[in-house]
Amino acid sequence: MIKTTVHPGPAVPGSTSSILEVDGLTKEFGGLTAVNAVTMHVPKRSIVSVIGPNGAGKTTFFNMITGIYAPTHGSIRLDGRELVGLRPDQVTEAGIARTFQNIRLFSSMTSEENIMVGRNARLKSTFVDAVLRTRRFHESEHEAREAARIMLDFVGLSRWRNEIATNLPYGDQRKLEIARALATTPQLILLDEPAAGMNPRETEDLKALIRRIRDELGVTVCLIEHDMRLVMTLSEYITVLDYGTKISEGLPHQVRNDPAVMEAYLGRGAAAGEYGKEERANG
Ligand SMILES: Nc1ncnc2c1ncn2[C@@H]1O[C@H](COP(=O)(O)OP(=O)(O)OP(=O)(O)O)[C@@H](O)[C@H]1O
Repeated sequence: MIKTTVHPGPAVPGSTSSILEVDGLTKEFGGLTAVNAVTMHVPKRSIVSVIGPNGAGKTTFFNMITGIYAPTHGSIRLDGRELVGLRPDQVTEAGIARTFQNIRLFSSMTSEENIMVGRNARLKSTFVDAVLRTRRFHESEHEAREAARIMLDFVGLSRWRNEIATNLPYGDQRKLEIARALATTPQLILLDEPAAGMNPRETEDLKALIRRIRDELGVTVCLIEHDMRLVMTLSEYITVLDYGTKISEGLPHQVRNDPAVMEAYLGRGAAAGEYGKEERANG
């Protein structure tokens, strides 16, 4: 039986207030409780991670925050504003952007066009403007193109601007997705397994990029990640889910040494291997 003791865990040093407050969040699918009364407060301008073995409920948790799934219970507040009940596009408009576990780029579009699509969430022109090619449409398009250029430059992909997105190297496609999410000018970005499939050099690049997103853009970052080395070296605060329940939270060294976390991982096949690697890497 997995122990479910949760220690409160200290706040991230220097943090004053939360950008995201999730309280008692629950999602039931028929008889299965995928996420069970999870509470998590994310300090402004922090980098935090949600980890847990396969099937722990991490993606379902992100799907509720971004309006894809309606929670069965609980509340989600961004800067004090309740988000439950909003559609995904309204959540984006409110200031939360995300990337997905599997790359979701438009394969017939260039890198720049993929980012412009992301930017659409912020555009003021309407469908009618687009059809009639009004001045407002041209201004919006110009603004979207400019935003795309800035974001491509920020993530280091300017050279791929006019290249079909799916022709980019794998690691760059992942960065392009992040650029597209950032083009919606979020306060908080949720990254679902951003390092999945990356080689060690691409993962190091990603780590540097995530730090710059927080340091230079002031955007709070919350990631789901299975790469324990990345999680432990990048996160300021970690929440651990298992079978939908929060089993631990705290600073990286606290979580790493929590017997409940070790038990959750070591009780599972593949994920236990990942956790073991990190343990060995840290002596
Ligand atoms: N739409 C759905 N309908 C029914 N069950 C679902 C649905 N989405 C997820 N689940 C179930 O909810 C549980 C949590 O799944 P979820 O994908 O959130 O886990 P996860 O922690 O993201 O896993 P992984 O690390 O493998 O991506 C699993 O048992 C899954 O089968």
